[in-house]
Amino acid sequence: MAPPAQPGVPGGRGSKVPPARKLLCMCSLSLCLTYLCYSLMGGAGPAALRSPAAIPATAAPGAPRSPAALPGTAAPRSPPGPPGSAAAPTASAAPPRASNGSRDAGAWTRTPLAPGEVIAAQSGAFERDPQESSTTDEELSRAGSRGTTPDYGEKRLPQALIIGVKKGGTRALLEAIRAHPDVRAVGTEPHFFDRNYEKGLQWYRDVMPKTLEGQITMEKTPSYFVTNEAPRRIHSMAKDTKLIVVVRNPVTRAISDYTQTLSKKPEIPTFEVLAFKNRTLGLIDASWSAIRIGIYALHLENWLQYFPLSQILFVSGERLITDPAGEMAKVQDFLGLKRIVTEKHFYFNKTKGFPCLKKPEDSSAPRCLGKSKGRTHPKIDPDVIHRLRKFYKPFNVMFYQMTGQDFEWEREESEK
Ligand SMILES: Nc1ncnc2c1ncn2[C@@H]1O[C@H](COP(=O)(O)OS(=O)(=O)O)[C@@H](OP(=O)(O)O)[C@H]1O
Repeated sequence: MAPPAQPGVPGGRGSKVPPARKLLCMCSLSLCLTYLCYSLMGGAGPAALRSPAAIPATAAPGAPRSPAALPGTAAPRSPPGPPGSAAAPTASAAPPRASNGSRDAGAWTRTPLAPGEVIAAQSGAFERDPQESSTTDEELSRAGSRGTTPDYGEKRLPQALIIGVKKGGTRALLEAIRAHPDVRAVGTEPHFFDRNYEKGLQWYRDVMPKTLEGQITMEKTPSYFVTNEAPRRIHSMAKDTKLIVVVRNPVTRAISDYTQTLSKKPEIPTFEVLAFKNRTLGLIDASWSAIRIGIYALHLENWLQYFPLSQILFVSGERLITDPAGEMAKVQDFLGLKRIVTEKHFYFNKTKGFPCLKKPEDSSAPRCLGKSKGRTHPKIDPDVIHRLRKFYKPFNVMFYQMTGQDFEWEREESEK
């Protein structure tokens, strides 16, 4: 399955190299050089801050996209193993944990993490928000049969997934799409394609709610987006799986991520300390997962080797707050659903400071998200914010080129 030609999108069809692709290649090259300089100056070696080209790839021959068509991916790709056999960064590859299951502060803050390893880190003690990602087996078995899901129909594997990004607004999106009568979703995060893959597809199916013919089964696990093996695994489950990524300004996302960690581990160093490898030299520490997750172009490259761009919907986390109905219209169109979730479903809750779903007729329960969403962020040194924005800018530009969408994160900067 070849991806559709996309103007300015790497991987589009055509024998001649389009100008946009050339630009992208040049952009890639300059990013590689920047990376190299960072690595040399930081003295931490290339593993600590790798260029997109140096990130281990998982492309498979016969996968939808030609690796050569992707920016910064000149490196040869390793052939795929049988399903489930790819060399995956595992929990054992992650830095040692303290006996209570958490990393000691020094170890987790400075250890270079590959995307898959980030997941291993995220499953540690500092990621324990029941609503977000600390889904236990027990919770999952309950989740399959509870909630708004009527107990009829069949359990099916999901046809659509919200794959990221962490702190992008994934919960808000899932709850909004669940208001659609033709969607059934599991409330907790199954983490099948990262942590629970060994349990097998039957386990995954059992986690899902029952659906009737024609209803769409969904789940959200934001860590999939940064998991190296996830695209291949999802592709091998069903190559027509629809993928949704909620993206948010990577600087704000990083601060949100840090705020979540801080709420559980108040003793961690400040954001300003963690963000730099060397603050005097202005060297950003991209090995810190809070920063690394926001290099969207890097992670997307991995997905585009398995899925055409047309199968991935990018939702703006910012617009999900300012215009939830507008973003939901796009989501419903993408999923082939009638536009049933509209502005009538939302109201702006002043106390919460966010849009909330209007309560369903048969319930008195408020439908705003819990207090782990919309936490007050600590004040971050404006100079650090400025440096981070500069760091992300080339990656953001590349991401806009790859997706054909401008998320306007740079505009936010110039408006200040
Ligand atoms: N309607 C509504 N209500 C509350 N919060 C909303 C909403 N829409 C988007 N957001 C933003 O979602 C951010 C949390 O993102 P996620 O749900 O993806 O987080 S998580 O990865 O599941 O932990 C969360 O980030 P923080 O504000 O930093 O807490 C919110 O800004």
